[in-house]
Amino acid sequence: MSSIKIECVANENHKIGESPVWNEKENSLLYVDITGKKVCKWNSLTKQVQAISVDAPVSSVALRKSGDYVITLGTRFAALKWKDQLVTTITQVDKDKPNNRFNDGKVDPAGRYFAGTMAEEIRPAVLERHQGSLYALLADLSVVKHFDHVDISNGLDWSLDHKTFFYIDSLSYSVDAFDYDLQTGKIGNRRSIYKLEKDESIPDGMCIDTEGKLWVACYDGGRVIRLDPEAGKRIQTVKLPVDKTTSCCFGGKDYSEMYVTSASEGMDKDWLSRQPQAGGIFKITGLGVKGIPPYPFAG
Ligand SMILES: O=C(O)[C@H](O)[C@@H](O)[C@H](O)[C@H](O)CO
Ligand SMILES: [Zn+2]
Repeated sequence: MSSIKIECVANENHKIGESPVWNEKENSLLYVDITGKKVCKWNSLTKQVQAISVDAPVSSVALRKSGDYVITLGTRFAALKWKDQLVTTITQVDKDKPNNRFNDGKVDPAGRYFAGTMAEEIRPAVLERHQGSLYALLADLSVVKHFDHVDISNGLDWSLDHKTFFYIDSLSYSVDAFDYDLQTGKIGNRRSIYKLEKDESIPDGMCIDTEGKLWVACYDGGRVIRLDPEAGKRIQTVKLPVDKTTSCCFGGKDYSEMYVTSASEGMDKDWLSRQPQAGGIFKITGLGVKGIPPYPFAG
């Protein structure tokens, strides 16, 4: 029997921690603080966080085949050279929507960087509806738009056989699946595989494990839930000591640890004093299941 342990490894009180991604070569967890406008790196050996400040909300970070990182910054896809602290724009989307920004993003098994947009929030989960779209940045640095009418583009991942794309538009309170063609990067046949229950609140970031099950961070739900996408059922709940759990990924030795990001934005003084670790990064061990390495962007 495994016994689950949860530890706050970086009590940084981020505004909106998001997009955790394990960098095996550096024994580090990369993530962003969206409205804190920072890309962060937590070193698992030194336990220190390094941060690079950027000029706009930064909503996701991904590894790059050529080394370094790609990020979604405002409505831009951009390259980040960590050592030089240098950010260069690759391309921009939603040029006709000045109130939009990117939100969550992840690289597909063929190296395409998928990321979606949303209108800027007035407060958590309150925003102009249907303003977002889902995009993919291809290796040749061109951009494809997959669909629009998104409220809050969020968690995404691919099935282990690469034939299904999983996606969350938060305000639908649903985890959706699409058929996926890895050769072309095309998606189709959208359907809901799980509707969140009331106490699970809002579905946010998501990742897959080596058994093909999905882990979804529940914003305002203070938990990650494990879903069986075939059965359309929740099979496990892991509660965390903060309400605003935003995203999750596997990392550490053999990807046997889970890392969970969280937010503190939108919490009042009283709420914050009850949850002093809000905005921290959490490590969960003893889950008894592993994850898979992140795919690097091919461009
Ligand atoms: O973390 C994100 O993905 C968004 O940027 C957040 O703002 C929350 O998801 C949202 O507030 C909950 O609906
Ligand atoms: Zn999110």
